[in-house]
Amino acid sequence: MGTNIIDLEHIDVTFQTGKNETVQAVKDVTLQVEKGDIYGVVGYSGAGKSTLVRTINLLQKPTAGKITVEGEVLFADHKQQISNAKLQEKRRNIGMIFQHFNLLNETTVLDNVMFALKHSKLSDDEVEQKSLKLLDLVGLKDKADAYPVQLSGGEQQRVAIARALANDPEILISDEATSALDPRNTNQILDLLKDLNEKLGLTIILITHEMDAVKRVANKIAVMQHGVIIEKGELRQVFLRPQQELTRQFVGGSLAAMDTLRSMNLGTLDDDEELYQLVYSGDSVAEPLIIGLYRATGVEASMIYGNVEVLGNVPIGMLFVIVKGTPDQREAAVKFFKDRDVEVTKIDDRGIWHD
Ligand SMILES: Nc1ncnc2c1ncn2[C@@H]1O[C@H](COP(=O)(O)OP(=O)(O)OP(=O)(O)O)[C@@H](O)[C@H]1O
Repeated sequence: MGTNIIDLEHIDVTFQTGKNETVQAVKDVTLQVEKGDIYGVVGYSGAGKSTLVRTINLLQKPTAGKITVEGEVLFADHKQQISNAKLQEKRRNIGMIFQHFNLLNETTVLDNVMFALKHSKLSDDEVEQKSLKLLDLVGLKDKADAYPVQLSGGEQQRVAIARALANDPEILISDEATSALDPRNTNQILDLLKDLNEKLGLTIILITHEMDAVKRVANKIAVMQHGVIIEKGELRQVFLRPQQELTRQFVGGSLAAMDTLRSMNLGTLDDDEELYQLVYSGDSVAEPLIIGLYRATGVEASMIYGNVEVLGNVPIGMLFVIVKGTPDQREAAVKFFKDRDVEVTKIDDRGIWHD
């Protein structure tokens, strides 16, 4: 377990919604977050994302399961395992930001941040200095005396981030924090989160229904549907080889690819044809790969879908090709691609990826 900063094991959350009615919002979810991760949790509204993530600091008590944060068991055997005072302390180590910034509108930006330090042992002067530093960190030093209503949505979210960081948390939970922002502000806030992740080593849980947000900053992703995590792992892996239909919907490029493949009626591949997904770093280019293959081996490959995705800052090319030839020729083609650092995955006629 070593480096896991958050360990959720077999978490269930059931709500009593009527006399004999319950809703199981989270079902048997197991999720490990490592220190320094930006873990994207995606899914449609009502999938259970917020409920799940609120169990991390026990704002939501699970019905069953075990929760360990920074090596300390917070919840197990259906009950809280630490004192309320200890839990209070833990919660300070887990900052949260939301879609609605929840700022105090009657007080200044600086006061909003200072408010989060009202229980700290720092002197008034130190509290003010620290708050100014936090505002500087989020790029709002010159707005300390402004009131929230005088700021744009993106700026208000920055104040909320400064406030969330006031107690030097190791973990930040972002629950749809960019959902109310326009695309430009969204990207700026995401970049700020990434920056804080790199500068402070902050571990971030990013709840969102926007795949673009996850693509931009996350290194891992979990996809939730009806209370269940249906797919999770390294972003690149999930992104390039989505196993579940819903995941394919979220990672648009792959959905387009699958639609193309279906429309080509894969069931009718000839006996001497095989379908491959090729994944390559952005600076190689699709066309020379195919032409190069033909020149070097005489084997023909037809390209049926191609796309370049940017994950983090890294462009990644994705290509679906049908290779036609004898088994030896197809093997030679795979070798040709692999020799050029291209990841090659065979796809069967059901659209299933095989390594
Ligand atoms: N306090 C509650 N009492 C009863 N049902 C609840 C409660 N909180 C959440 N639910 C239900 O649990 C399910 C999951 O809700 P949750 O808010 O976790 O989903 P979500 O994926 O975060 O969606 P959203 O982005 O819309 O918040 C929904 O069916 C919701 O109606």
